[in-house]
Amino acid sequence: MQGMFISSTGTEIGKTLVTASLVAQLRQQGQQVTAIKPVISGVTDQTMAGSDTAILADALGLPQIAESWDKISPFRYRAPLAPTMAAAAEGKTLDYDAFLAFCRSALAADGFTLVEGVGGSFVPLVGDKLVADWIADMGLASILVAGSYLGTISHTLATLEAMQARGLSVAGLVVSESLGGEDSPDFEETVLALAGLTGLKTVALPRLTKQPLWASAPDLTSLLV
Ligand SMILES: Nc1ncnc2c1ncn2[C@@H]1O[C@H](COP(=O)(O)OP(=O)(O)OP(=O)(O)O)[C@@H](O)[C@H]1O
Ligand SMILES: C[C@H](N)[C@H](N)CCCCCC(=O)O
Ligand SMILES: [Mg+2]
Repeated sequence: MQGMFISSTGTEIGKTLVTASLVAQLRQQGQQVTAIKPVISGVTDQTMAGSDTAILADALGLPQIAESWDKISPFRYRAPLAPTMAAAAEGKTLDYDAFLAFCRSALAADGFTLVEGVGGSFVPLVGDKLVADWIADMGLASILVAGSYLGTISHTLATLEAMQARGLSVAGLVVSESLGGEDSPDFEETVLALAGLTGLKTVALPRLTKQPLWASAPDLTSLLV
């Protein structure tokens, strides 16, 4: 059972791009790889195109059909909210035992399993269960994905400190270049500052433009060792 959790300092930062890029790079290295994003919000079966699930299916070379999406993201909610709120909007709650059983079965598969979180590391899943509790229950180390926007330094240090205070292992940091205006901080300077302040093995993921983005990312697999 080899796996890595992909978490972040918040939502829309770059977890899916990092996860899909790692899938592609591990496949290129001849490795067997599975990727799951077990819980996703903001989707319906009619709006899966372009969703995290669809992007991971694409990187895995799976067809865009419900069978593939169920393998990657069996717990899906319509409202683009934290799972607690998105599930409640449908009169549901996430069945955490079933959720964990699904994740563990994916981890038991041969090869390397990448698990994408939802939003940042302290998003509530059900009741008082947070993504951080999920990571602990999975017994996985994490790659932390941070943005490069003004404010990311505090968000990253706070997320890292809170994860480590819970005994969660953070194997590395990816700084994914955020969209920004002319007053955005310098990307390279931000990467250097975050690497120095966190002490983590750090990879810079510059702003990519060529689709599919996950096919043109720099090597991220150095963070898996
Ligand atoms: N370095 C980058 N280059 C180009 N686009 C990027 C980069 N980083 C993030 N993006 C884009 O920003 C958007 C958000 O990224 P992504 O979907 O990976 O975030 P996320 O952390 O997975 O969000 P969520 O919490 O919803 O799962 C996507 O459209 C993604 O392609
Ligand atoms: C819909 C969005 N893209 C994510 N899937 C859910 C993010 C929940 C964030 C909750 C929060 O931290 O306030
Ligand atoms: Mg995502």
